[in-house]
Amino acid sequence: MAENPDDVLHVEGGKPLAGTIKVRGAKNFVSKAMVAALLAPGKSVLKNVPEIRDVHVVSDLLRLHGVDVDVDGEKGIVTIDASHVQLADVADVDTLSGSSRIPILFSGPLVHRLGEAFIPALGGCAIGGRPIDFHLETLRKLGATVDKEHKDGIHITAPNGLHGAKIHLPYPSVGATEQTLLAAVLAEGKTELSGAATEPEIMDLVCVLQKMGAIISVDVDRTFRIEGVKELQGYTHTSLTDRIEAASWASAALATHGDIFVKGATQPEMITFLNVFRKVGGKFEVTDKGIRFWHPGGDLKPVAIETDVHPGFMTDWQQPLVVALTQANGLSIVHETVYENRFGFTKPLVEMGATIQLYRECLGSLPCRFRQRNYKHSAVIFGPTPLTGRDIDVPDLRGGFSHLIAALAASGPSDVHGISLIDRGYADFRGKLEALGADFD
Ligand SMILES: CC(=O)N[C@H]1[C@@H](OP(=O)(O)OP(=O)(O)OC[C@H]2O[C@@H](n3ccc(=O)[nH]c3=O)[C@H](O)[C@@H]2O)O[C@H](CO)[C@@H](O)[C@@H]1O
Ligand SMILES: C=C(OP(=O)(O)O)C(=O)O
Repeated sequence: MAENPDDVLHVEGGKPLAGTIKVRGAKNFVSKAMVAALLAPGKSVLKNVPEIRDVHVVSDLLRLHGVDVDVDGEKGIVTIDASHVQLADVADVDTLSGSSRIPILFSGPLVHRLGEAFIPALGGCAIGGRPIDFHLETLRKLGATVDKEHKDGIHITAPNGLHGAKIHLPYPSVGATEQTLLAAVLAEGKTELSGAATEPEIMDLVCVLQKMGAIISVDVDRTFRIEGVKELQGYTHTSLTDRIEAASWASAALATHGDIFVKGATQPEMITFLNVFRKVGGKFEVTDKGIRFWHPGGDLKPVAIETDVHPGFMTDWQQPLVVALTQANGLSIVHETVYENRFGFTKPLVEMGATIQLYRECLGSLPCRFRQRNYKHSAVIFGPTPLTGRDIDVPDLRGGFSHLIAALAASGPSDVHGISLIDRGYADFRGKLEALGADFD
């Protein structure tokens, strides 16, 4: 098939990115808050919504289920009226769902509203196997019947309704934690969820659910306690800022010797990133309106980091930062402990001149789940190495943004193919690149 010319960005690298950009709400929260609206037969209003593809995918999925959704992209306001909900045509859902992992979170709300749900084909970034066993086990524990043999896909029903249960997650999965919260808030009785994830985006979802009438508490040991209520109402909520997008632009500032003020960026959700940014030699200044990130000149310093669940260093921060680490003076180590296959994006970086070696061993303070499982999940980066522009194919969302940063930092031209994948999580990145003085077309 012929390539769509809009899907290729021609970049002339070697120019520092400098200027101001605005980052809106978090991709990994907004989509879940939109699903939460399904739980109440009324109107919900979500503000600070970014214009990203995932928002449109979830809007369309809601519409397929008979829900009214109005997206005001300019103002960043999504209004959802879930007074009417119906079962969608599975084939229609399948054509949409393959680009996002959100459809699995429709399960609990649809079972509450309609008594049944189908889990369609799921998308999301190809950075590991991404199984859904915890999700299915959670739904089963809450009383759902999971039929994997149904002709239309995985069919979830709850002949006796959903009821509270004691659930323990073998790993603090973000999605499975959200699955449990969305299913347990209207289940009869109490649910205890231990071993849960507590990412800021999850806590903002808890805020939304609490506004809707849910009773949810969280203990210091990452245990959620949910007391089921009989009904919920719509909400009005302003999303927290996208800390992944903010960190991605911060890494772009470092890699290109630039100076970027990220309006809307907030410190509390970024403390771990900011510590690493400072150790690498980047400068930042937190203000009431956002955070300014810049390269102060001189050498960047190498670091050793391990990705982890919150409050650890986010896996989604890792890929853009690796590009900046190719410019640090010495050996940096990144131990990826969340996904088994998140270093595929380093191959094009090596072809551009970076020195990056991947290892199957756990190069970190503790062995992780991927120890002795044959996954190259540790990276050693030796720098500084000059990067030279080339043709690059975008592999996934963050990997794609990293390639874009590499092209901007490199000397000479690059053609970045498959660029529309980046629209999944980076709102108007072309407009932002323009505002930062990047040379591209
Ligand atoms: C839309 C969204 O919010 N995506 C984020 C979410 O993804 P997502 O919610 O898919 O990520 P999870 O936290 O669930 O996955 C973490 C790990 O748990 C494993 N796992 C997960 C579920 C399951 O049933 N079985 C299982 O083994 C996964 O394979 C992975 O190794 O959290 C990730 C970790 O912060 C982020 O990188 C993603 O950006
Ligand atoms: C992995 C990511 O997203 P998703 O879970 O939607 O694939 C991401 O945002 O980096």
